[in-house]
Amino acid sequence: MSVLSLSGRVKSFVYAFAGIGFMLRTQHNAWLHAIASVGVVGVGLWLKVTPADWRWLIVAMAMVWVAETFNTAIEYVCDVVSPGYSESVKRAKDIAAGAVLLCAFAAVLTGGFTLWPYIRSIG
Ligand SMILES: Nc1ncnc2c1ncn2[C@@H]1O[C@H](COP(=O)(O)OP(=O)(O)OP(=O)(O)O)[C@@H](O)[C@H]1O
Repeated sequence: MSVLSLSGRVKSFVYAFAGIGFMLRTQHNAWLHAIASVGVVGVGLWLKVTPADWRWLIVAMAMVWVAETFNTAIEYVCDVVSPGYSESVKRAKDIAAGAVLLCAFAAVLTGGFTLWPYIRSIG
């Protein structure tokens, strides 16, 4: 039976941050998400978005990041399972990429509906 240890938990965080760091360094889509996230945070600060509306923006950004993280993990597992061409790997990778796309569409809509009242009040 494993014992809950502080050093074990710290290691888990270190590995998790290493995974995020690796994704940020290697995945071009993650760079796009980073640019979009910085843009949303900048616009949110500029428009003085309320804490209640920040919740929507944070959820919208987080779901894209989470989808991209799982997509990257699935790609790596697929490449080990089947380094050569495989119809199932193609399906798995395409579907995982589709999940990122769905989240990105939903995030654009969520962000748009959240920020639109602020943008309208300027004009
Ligand atoms: N082993 C394979 N067998 C069949 N098709 C594959 C295989 N590897 C990749 N593909 C096809 O190529 C596409 C791109 O796969 P790749 O692993 O290069 O991901 P990527 O370009 O990094 O994707 P993403 O844009 O999601 O980051 C997949 O969506 C799939 O259609």
